[in-house]
Amino acid sequence: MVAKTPPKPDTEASPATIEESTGTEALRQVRTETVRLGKRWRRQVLPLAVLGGTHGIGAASASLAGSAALVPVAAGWAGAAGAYGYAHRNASRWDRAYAGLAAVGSAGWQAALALTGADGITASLLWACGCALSVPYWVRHAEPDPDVTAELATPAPRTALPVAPGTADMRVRLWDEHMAAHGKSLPGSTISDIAAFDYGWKAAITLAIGEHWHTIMSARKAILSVYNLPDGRVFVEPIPGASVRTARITVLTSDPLQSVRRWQAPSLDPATGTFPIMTTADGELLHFRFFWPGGGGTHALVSGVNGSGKTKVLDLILGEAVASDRIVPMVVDGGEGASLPQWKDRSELFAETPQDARTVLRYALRLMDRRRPVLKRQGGGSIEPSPHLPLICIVIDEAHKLLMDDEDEGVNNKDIKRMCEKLTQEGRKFGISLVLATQVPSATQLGGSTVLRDQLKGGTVIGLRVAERTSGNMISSGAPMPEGLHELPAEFADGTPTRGLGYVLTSRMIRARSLLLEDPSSVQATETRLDPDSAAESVPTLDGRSDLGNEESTTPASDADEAGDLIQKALADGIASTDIAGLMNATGLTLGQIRRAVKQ
Ligand SMILES: Nc1ncnc2c1ncn2[C@@H]1O[C@H](COP(=O)(O)OP(=O)(O)OP(=O)(O)O)[C@@H](O)[C@H]1O
Repeated sequence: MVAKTPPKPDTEASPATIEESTGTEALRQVRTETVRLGKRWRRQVLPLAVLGGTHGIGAASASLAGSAALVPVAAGWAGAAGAYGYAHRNASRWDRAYAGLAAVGSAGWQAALALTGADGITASLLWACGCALSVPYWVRHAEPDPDVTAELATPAPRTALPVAPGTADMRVRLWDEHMAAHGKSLPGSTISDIAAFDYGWKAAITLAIGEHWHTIMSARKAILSVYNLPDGRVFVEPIPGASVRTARITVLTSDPLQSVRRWQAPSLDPATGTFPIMTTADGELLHFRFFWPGGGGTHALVSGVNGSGKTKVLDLILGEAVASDRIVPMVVDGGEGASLPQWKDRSELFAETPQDARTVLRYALRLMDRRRPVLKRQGGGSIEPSPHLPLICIVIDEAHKLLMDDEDEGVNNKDIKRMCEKLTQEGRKFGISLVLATQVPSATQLGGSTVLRDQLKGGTVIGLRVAERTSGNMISSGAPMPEGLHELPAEFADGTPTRGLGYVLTSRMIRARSLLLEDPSSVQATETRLDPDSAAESVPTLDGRSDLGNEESTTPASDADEAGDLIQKALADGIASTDIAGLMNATGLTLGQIRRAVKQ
């Protein structure tokens, strides 16, 4: 193997060349140092430069004869006037006065030197007076400019992202400087696709690698501050199907939800099973679902404090239901007939008391059984609501009163809870849906039933304003909420109440407000009959008795009869008479009811 020898340089540097290059290097260093010092001390040197210039102009003029002597002075005066003009535009009042004095002084000395010659007493006086006039300037600029040589040699990390060429949009500049810059809330992020709409604008945000769009949620307060907006005007949502590093922000420059939007006419779409119930802050409509085409009925929960507008939301649901040719509404008014009185004569059944509520729920359970053969005939699946086989929609206002026990009052509502659980678990495919209204969207208000909570979350969940932060809030989908329901304001900026304001549990986590159906009696009802199988079940009569319905203490004879019927059916379905738990599940009755019915 032959070892490679490094190639010799073509020419060896001679000592003379080395000396020459060392001298050039020294000169270069002196020049660099002079420039550096000049830059650093330029303010302090300025008065001396002005004095030197004045002296030079005077000397030049004195050395010329005739009219040529006027040329340097004229140029000098023009220079003095220009310097003053510059100072006038860029300086404060006192600095302007000072610059004016210096300009006039310089022009005067130029003329004096031109006339008397630029040496001797006149020149000495120029320098003496000039230095005296410069003292205040030197005092003021005693500090040299900071030495940034080192920083310039190694550039500091960028503090602001460059603005895209040709981007005149202030929103982009603000984002780049105050959100995306190094050390700000979302460093390295970009804003794009800005599009205006009537009440503000939307944009796409792309975060730096390693970030998730949830971090934009936590930066909402900073965004409000950067764009100088009041609270509640920025919403962040993921872009469906796009990377987790991207999100869409909606920025409201005015609040469209402040103005009431009225319900116009029934608009249930049989092809989708939905109708518009709320309008979002960016003008989109959010829908309530009665049923899934091909998937049976869906359940719903509407929650909000007193006065938040939840009964009005129920009015909308009932309005669409009575106007539809494929929905039969039944109402349980937990407000003892005072919450939804307009629907008394326009719904199939209207319960005002807990006892009547039980009767309605039991009737619904029996209808479920009546519809079993229908499903068998159609070969399984689920009932598709139609004018011949309508959806049975049971709306329960103030449901928490009927679902929660009250030990102090000796009220045991477990049977109601069990019947509701059964209806939500099994009613879907039989075309039976339950719409519950509570004050807080939590399992506690559903009688502690996690079954009800889980089943209702599969349908439409509407959360209006609540008074307190709640644990187990059902208005959450895994993504962070823009704000808690307890954080919703009670009033808009103009002082009007925010009734109907809230969120719908959908992929759109943005504030919305329910449409307002002012006069429920104005809704034109469509007569809808139950299917023949369901119609074979006798419709119970509701007597409106107002006892609190503690089932364990009182069970009227008619209820015992009904309980007996239910038990007979369960036994016929193959449940053993000794299987008490099975009987309770199948009938929705309490242990006491079963005992009493069996005794009778
Ligand atoms: N979307 C809305 N837009 C404008 N006003 C509304 C809206 N919803 C409700 N309101 C107004 O708020 C009032 C109270 O609404 P609603 O009766 O539905 O409240 P609530 O939550 O059911 O209270 P409560 O439980 O005390 O009955 C209504 O009379 C109506 O005037």
